[in-house]
Amino acid sequence: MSDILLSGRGVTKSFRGLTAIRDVDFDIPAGAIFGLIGPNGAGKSTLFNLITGYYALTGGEIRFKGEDISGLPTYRRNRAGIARAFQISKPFPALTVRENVRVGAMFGRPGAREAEDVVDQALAIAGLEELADRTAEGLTVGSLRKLEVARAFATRPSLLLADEPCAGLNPTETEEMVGCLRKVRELGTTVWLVEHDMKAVTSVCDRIVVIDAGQKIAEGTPQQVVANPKVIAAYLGEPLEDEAG
Ligand SMILES: Nc1ncnc2c1ncn2[C@@H]1O[C@H](COP(=O)(O)OP(=O)(O)OP(=O)(O)O)[C@@H](O)[C@H]1O
Repeated sequence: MSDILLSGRGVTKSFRGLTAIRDVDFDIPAGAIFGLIGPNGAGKSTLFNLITGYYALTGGEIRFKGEDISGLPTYRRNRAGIARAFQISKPFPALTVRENVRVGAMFGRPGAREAEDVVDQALAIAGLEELADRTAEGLTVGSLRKLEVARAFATRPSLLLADEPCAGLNPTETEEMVGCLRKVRELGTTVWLVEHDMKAVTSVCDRIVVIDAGQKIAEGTPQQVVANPKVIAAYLGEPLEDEAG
């Protein structure tokens, strides 16, 4: 886990008068599952938007696989191996689950057969095989989340950025999602997730970055982070018992 896949130095983003991300450094090792937590408005989505290139940096630098990607457009970062699973999945409603995943798999991939293998793998890790031939229209929130991760995974990224994959899921679905993210990592994709469900994030992550008001206030193992007084004051509100175990 010592190879650094993604790093940021002095990452800064201002929107007119508001500095949403200020001078943030991070190093995400290849093979890790990292978390990104912080209160509402802390800048988590903005940081992910800077990594994917949806927003341009105001200052600092982002490197991926050793290369400075700060100036690259989103599609080039995508082709380099950065995928994002959004909180609100917007599948093609009239297409089946399999066809939606295939759209991800065909991205930049010349061979249809190779793409189909990836589709099968993505459906399996997300536990969507039984729903593969159903249209995406009318899927439950839990299944839509899985579809979003499967679609992103099917692009065969080196890094998957996941936006609140457990939001709105019941405990069983949350456990399934945690299992799905672990499988994504086992298959060689590094994961960085924003998540408010502390039980999920502490159970799945190797390390967690904490931001508040645009600044990094802590980073460490789940146990270190939940015991950190700054994190308790800014975000958790009270010490978590049993959550990091
Ligand atoms: N396009 C934009 N223009 C102006 N301000 C923005 C823009 N995007 C984000 N912001 C501001 O930047 C700050 C950080 O917002 P961001 O959405 O990144 O926080 P967050 O940590 O993802 O919050 P949440 O947990 O609620 O999703 C907020 O004050 C927000 O209003």
